[in-house]
Amino acid sequence: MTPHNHAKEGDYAEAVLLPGDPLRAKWIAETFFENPRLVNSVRNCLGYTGTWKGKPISVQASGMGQPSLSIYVHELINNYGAKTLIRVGTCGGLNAKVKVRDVILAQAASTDSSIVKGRFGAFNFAPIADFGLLRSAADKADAKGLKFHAGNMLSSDIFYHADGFAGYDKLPDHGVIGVEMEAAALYTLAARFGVKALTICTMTDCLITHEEISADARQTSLKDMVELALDVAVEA
Ligand SMILES: O=P(O)(O)O[C@H]1O[C@H](CO)[C@@H](O)[C@H]1O
Ligand SMILES: O=c1cc[nH]c(=O)[nH]1
Repeated sequence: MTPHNHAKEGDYAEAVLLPGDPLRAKWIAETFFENPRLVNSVRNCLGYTGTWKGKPISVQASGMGQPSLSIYVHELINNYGAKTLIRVGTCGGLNAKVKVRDVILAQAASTDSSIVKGRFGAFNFAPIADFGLLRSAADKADAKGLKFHAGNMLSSDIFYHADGFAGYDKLPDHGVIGVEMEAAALYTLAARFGVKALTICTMTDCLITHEEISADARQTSLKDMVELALDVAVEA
């Protein structure tokens, strides 16, 4: 047990999905898992374990932002033996070719976060997805006929940029296609502890056109992404 998680040793599967939203964790467990059981509810940051297609799987909400995700992921790896961590998130769109409801596989994650930048001194560390998970997700998405984009994600500590789209500066011009708030810390922790990680996001609001999915409709529009992540996770 930890200050943030009252699950017991063995309560989590080695493969864990990581939505930001605790209610998304509940929805994933209740909608997709066979025999889901609640393993953590500290701070209402819900975690569940069950099976998917007969194989063990867990889901744990990460909360919003890199400090919050870092706590849950650090403990999942070091206290609960997690080996494969797949974030299933929402993101904003920074490139006109990415349409609302499209899936983004975050091949890499740029960041403004001192959590990542502060660790490497003179160096700019490049947080990247596990190649095996990325390849598996791309192959499975193709097989399902799911429209996806693989590329560079921004993990920002800032949701409301004072300068709006201009706040992303030169990143869109350098191929950064989406913005969320956790992938870079997830990839950095996975690298540090030698486990596998991938971030898959559904684009829910385009920062160029301002088209968006309403908060109510977001959950159901995430179904394809969640099924893809589950298929990748249990085969890893
Ligand atoms: O929908 P989730 O997974 O929470 O992800 C995105 O949504 C939150 C911001 O609204 C941030 O956590 C961001 O990364
Ligand atoms: O972090 C996020 C998530 C969704 N949409 C955004 O604009 N930013």
